[in-house]
Amino acid sequence: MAHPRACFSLPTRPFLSRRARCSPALLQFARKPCIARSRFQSTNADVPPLRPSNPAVPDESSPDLSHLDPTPEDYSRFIFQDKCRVTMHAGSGGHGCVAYLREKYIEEGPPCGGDGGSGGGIYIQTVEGLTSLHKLARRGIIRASRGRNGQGKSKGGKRGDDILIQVPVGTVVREVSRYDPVEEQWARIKEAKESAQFAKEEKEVWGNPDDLEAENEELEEPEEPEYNPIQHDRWVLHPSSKPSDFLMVQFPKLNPRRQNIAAMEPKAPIWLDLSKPMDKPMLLAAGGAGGLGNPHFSTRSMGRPKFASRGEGGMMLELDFELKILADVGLVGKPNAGKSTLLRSLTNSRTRIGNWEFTTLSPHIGTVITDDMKGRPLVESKARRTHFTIADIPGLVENAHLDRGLGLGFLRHIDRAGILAFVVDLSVGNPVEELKKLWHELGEYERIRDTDPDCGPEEEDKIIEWNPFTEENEHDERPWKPDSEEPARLAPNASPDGSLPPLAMPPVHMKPWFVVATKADLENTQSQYRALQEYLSGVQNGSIEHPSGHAKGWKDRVCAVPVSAKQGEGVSRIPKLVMDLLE
Ligand SMILES: Nc1nc2c(ncn2[C@@H]2O[C@H](COP(=O)(O)OP(=O)(O)OP(=O)(O)O)[C@@H](O)[C@H]2O)c(=O)[nH]1
Ligand SMILES: [Mg+2]
Repeated sequence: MAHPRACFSLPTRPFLSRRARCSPALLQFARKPCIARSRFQSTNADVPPLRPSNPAVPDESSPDLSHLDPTPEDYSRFIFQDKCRVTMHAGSGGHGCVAYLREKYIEEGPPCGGDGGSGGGIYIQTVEGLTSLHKLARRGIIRASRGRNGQGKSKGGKRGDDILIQVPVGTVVREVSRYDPVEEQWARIKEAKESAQFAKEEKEVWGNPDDLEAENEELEEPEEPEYNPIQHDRWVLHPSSKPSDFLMVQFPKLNPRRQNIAAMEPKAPIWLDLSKPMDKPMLLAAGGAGGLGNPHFSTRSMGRPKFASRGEGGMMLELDFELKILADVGLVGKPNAGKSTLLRSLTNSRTRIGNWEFTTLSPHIGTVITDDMKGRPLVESKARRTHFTIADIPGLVENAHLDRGLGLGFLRHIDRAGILAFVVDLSVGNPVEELKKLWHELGEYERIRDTDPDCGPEEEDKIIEWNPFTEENEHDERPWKPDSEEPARLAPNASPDGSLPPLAMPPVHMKPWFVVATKADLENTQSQYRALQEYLSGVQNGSIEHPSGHAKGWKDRVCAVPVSAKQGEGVSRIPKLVMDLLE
């Protein structure tokens, strides 16, 4: 069937630069179907691309627009996840070695046990091009490898391998709980000191004054027990040694140790807003320090120690990952408005298209490439961007803010788009009313979101200040349990079941927005478009109230773009418009 002609002229100005348009090599390259750019090349020919009236006679010159009107079965699944919780274990340090030099004519050589290697750390990096957290979510538990033990002849153990986690730009990382063995040991030491101090004070008040002097002396120089019980969790003993060998051994005082790079760890509890691409990975948790070999404990009285220290345990972190920025542009519209078709016409996305409501049930993200892969921009703009992302979000129905339709879940996705592109169908009803209804839903959602006391910015500040081991938290009533099965400490912002408060988002009405008036190829749509244009110029000059109802709502460059996404007409204006708004 022949497609109806556009009932009014649509802008078909190609957005390729003049030089790029004239280069035959580039045109040929641009025709390759693997990148979104090819779409623009094919849909922005100077002649409006209309499909041949007689499909039996293939027209070589007209572009192939079959991808814009596919059968409902012609789509590929887009796996999307915007939230996940992952447990991470930094690697433990390897143990120090107990060894002695053995050479010809040296019967009892000096100690030569090597140090253990430090455990692998966990790093994070934002990467452009990633749009979903599903790969990370699939991993569930991530473990960096352990450092290898030291060996004889002073050979140090190999470092554990680090783990690099790559996340999309716009990810927020929040800590749910942590277990840091080094910190726990320090807490134990501190507790022991405090109880000694307390005992001293108690004796001063209640004790026998005759004994006080002797006791004071005792407390000033806390006497180590003569025969130390061997702390097997701290020491590695020579395999051939017997317990009796250690009866007279004074084990040195060994404080818990960290690797030097641990200073680069973010402050606890972790709260990172990774809104920019990162050149270098950032350390989340350093691995445990390796144990010390027996030469470290050699003294004048004990030249050949039969023990070495164990490596420190690695930190455990339970982190919550959430996408705060879903895409640069979010397509907001009623079901069946033509959002997915628009996404297909702008990008290489293979999202599902069907002539029924709720064809799209989860967000689909497409990338529009705006350079020629050689750093030359195809879209002239001040924003130094080579691409931007568009999210096709499931359709918005009336009373969506009351959890109708697909509910609040996808309103949350709209909240996470930088720019809102309202997709209104010119062929049904009044587009101005449709736009107002969409804004009404967003406004109601924003109101509900902002009255939720849990997502206020004060909550965020409170969390950032928290440090589990500062003086302020001394009165924490949770006692340390050395052998507890669940020793992890919950971050104070997490509720007992481990859930975190929703992220604080910027106001929706302050986001830049524009309208895509779609299905402009259908009959009697011109008058609807004119009414929409009139309404928007009224909003822009302030004579008409902002559709969100907020006087300070964004209205700097409000405009409507008429398109026929199905025929790929008029869509070329959108990249330029978005790039201008991204500035
Ligand atoms: N004539 C015409 N039809 C269009 C145009 N854009 C989309 N359609 C048709 O409108 C119907 C719905 O298109 P979709 O892209 O699936 O709409 P949607 O907004 O993604 O729908 P949901 O996923 O259900 O929210 C399909 O039959 C499309 O072929 C257009 O520009 N012109
Ligand atoms: Mg859709």
